[in-house]
Amino acid sequence: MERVYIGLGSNLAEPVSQLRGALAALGELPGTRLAAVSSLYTSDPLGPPDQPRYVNAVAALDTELAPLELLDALQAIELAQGRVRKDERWGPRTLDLDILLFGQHRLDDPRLQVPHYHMHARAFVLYPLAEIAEDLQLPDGRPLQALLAACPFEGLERLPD
Ligand SMILES: CC1(C)Nc2nc(N)[nH]c(=O)c2N=C1O
Repeated sequence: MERVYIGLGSNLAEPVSQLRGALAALGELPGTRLAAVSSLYTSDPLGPPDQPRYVNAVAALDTELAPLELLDALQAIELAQGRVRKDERWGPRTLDLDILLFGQHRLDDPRLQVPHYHMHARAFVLYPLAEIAEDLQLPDGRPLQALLAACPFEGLERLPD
């Protein structure tokens, strides 16, 4: 079993429902247990500003799936919930499921880089992640708390449960 952290994001088609549906689907994956889920957070879009605010969360999974098997399963959930893969780069999306961390592994496959390349400076990833894994140390040895200290919370809003 590996402990995996998944970043969830949506800013189209009822984002809160998109994330709730995705969390239910994650819990149904073969050989996988949904171990923890952060609160939902809203934030302005990073990137092109002319799109709706995002809703983000982070989930912890314990899974027997191999990294690329998990990636395929996540992409199937995105498609099932209406994501159109031609999404413009950094444009709005119905559902994004990103593998942030896969145990302490570092992966550099054309389809999958882990740790997620952008996670280190994104408040909408770091704060929900810290909520469910406050003592986490990244594969490169950096404590999550050090990344948080360098990444202001500003603009992030925690939704009530
Ligand atoms: C377009 C881009 C970079 N901006 C985002 N901005 C926010 N706030 N949240 C996201 O999940 C998100 N995802 C993206 O892919």
